[in-house]
Amino acid sequence: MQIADLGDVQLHYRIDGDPDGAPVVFANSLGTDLRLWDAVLPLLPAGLKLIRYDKRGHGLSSQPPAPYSMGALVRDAEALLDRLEIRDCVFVGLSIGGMIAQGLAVKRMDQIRALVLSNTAAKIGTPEMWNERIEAVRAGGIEALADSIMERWFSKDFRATPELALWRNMLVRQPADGYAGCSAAISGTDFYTPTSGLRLPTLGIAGSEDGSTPPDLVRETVDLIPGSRFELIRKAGHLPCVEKPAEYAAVLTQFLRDVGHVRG
Ligand SMILES: O=C(O)CCC(=O)CC(=O)O
Repeated sequence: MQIADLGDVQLHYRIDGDPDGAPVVFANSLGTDLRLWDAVLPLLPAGLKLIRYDKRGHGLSSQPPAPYSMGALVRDAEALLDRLEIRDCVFVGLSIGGMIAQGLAVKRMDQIRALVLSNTAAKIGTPEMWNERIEAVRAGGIEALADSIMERWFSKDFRATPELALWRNMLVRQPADGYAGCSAAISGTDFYTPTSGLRLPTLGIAGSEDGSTPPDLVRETVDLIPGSRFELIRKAGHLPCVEKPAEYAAVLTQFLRDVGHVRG
């Protein structure tokens, strides 16, 4: 367990794999911590330096008062990568993590050589929808939203397994301020124009049963970037890295090979 003190925020991060390997950075979704990637990382090829972190207000990172801006979330990622002297990484961002990825790619091309936009979009939902969610969390805590969130996060089959309880626990144990703060950041974000200007290898990943960022929405964003490719993971919801880790690792590994991040 490691912590980076970035001034107004302390970020919990973890590095696995080869310390001298080609860097791959993972940014997770709203209401999850860095354990989101636990099942995928061991399935990736050797020779990679695998960096993941808890964004502000989530996991073991500090929790500045809400609301947060997307600019602050992008700055946090930028400062963490600078602190760790990461250049030319492949940045894998899921949902709000994918928004952070888009913002960082626009700002710091030296840090990112290729993007994976997983279950994300240039714009997610509407300000009205996010305001309702923020008010619901303020009134009743994350618990008030948890059952409907599980329906968007996971396919019907997965929701019938005992593992669902673990992910529900992860969600409801995130700080309410962190959840509301990041919801405000998503609400204020529309990356359509900046993302249209990106020119770097990009892979989009969607889940066929994603109730938060359906496949067409992910595809629309990924298609803004010329030459990008798109992979659909079947029988998975918003978190295919949890539901279908082997399929997720396979499409990610193929992309890492295609962009020359792993050999062989
Ligand atoms: O997962 C995210 O980072 C934001 C998208 C979302 O709304 C997830 C959910 O449906 O709860």
